[in-house]
Amino acid sequence: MHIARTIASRITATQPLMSPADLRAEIPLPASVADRVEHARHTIARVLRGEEDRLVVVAGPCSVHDPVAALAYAEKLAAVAARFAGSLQIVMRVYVEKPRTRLGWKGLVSDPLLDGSEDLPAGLRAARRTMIDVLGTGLPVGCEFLDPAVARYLSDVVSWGSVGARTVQSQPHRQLTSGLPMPVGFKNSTGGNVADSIDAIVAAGRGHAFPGLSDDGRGAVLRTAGNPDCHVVLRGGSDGPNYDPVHVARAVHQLRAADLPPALFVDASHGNCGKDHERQSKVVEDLALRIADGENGIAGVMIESFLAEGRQDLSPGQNHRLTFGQSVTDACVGWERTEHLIELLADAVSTRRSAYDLAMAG
Ligand SMILES: O=C[C@H](O)[C@H](O)COP(=O)(O)O
Ligand SMILES: C=C(OP(=O)(O)O)C(=O)O
Repeated sequence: MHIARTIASRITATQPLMSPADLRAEIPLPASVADRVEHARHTIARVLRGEEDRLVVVAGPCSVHDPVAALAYAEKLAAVAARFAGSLQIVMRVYVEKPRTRLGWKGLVSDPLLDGSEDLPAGLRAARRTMIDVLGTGLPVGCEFLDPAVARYLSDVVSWGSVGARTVQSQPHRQLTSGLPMPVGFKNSTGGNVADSIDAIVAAGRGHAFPGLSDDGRGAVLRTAGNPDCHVVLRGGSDGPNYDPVHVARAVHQLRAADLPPALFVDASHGNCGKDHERQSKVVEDLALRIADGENGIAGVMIESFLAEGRQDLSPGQNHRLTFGQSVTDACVGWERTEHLIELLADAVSTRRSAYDLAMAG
């Protein structure tokens, strides 16, 4: 009697949820694409260690709200990825969980019908199916890991992960990352602090023991090995952008001082574009010039991009009127602009490679 009153007073309902193993059995990762997941993980890790001169490009919508539009985008991006495979390792952003500053739609996993019905089992199914469909186009998948429990349902299909600016200081996220099987980027915090990401990389690099979910969906102590493939993602902050050469050099110096590989990703969106999608182009153009010039440290670039540029508001009851392929969270660059920016980055890598080859030959 006392127990019921003191424990459950603010939990209004509980609902059964399939286990991670059940979801994997229901929506298995086809053997034909499992190699793709692994191969991209290795490539990204090699780029971060400086063992490959390609550049990683993580491109895609701020969030997936319509799996059909996400797949239409994936088909276009896969063609571009194949075209520039010699210079770029392209990964598609398939972001199915959204961290909110205050309130708002929390992503496909939380609310797949976009109407506040919060059908999480359907959301997990839709997210996993979408990721596997994207893999089927030839692209590896990247996402933000937000809820540690959700990661247990999806991480086997993901090649690159992110811990976001709002959770980089969170111990549960660092512990989660220590057991993830792919390279993970820690964003700088929303205030612009890069030291938080470096603390996170060090913490996630070690093994931990923490409470979590077993494969069969029961409470379990998870013991992890530590993740050696973590890195910083410079995304700008409330103190301004941080993609310029001085901020990059300072972050690389901080990495070296912590005995970490001197390589990071730059996010052209968020604090680096002041959430103005058009300014992402300026950021990428600037990065491309600097990469072509041989600037060290930049291993990857993130672009928030979708079929249609800009963004739109969700409006429950009116969602059938949404513009196809346009973001319902942060504004994105449109498809044509995306293709152009990716081409600039591929050219930059080729220029850098030719200059290096020439220097070696001379
Ligand atoms: O990447 C997306 C957003 O920047 C992030 O989810 C925060 O969004 P909000 O400030 O609109 O809640
Ligand atoms: C939420 C995101 O980024 P950040 O954590 O940098 O705000 C994102 O990349 O979708």
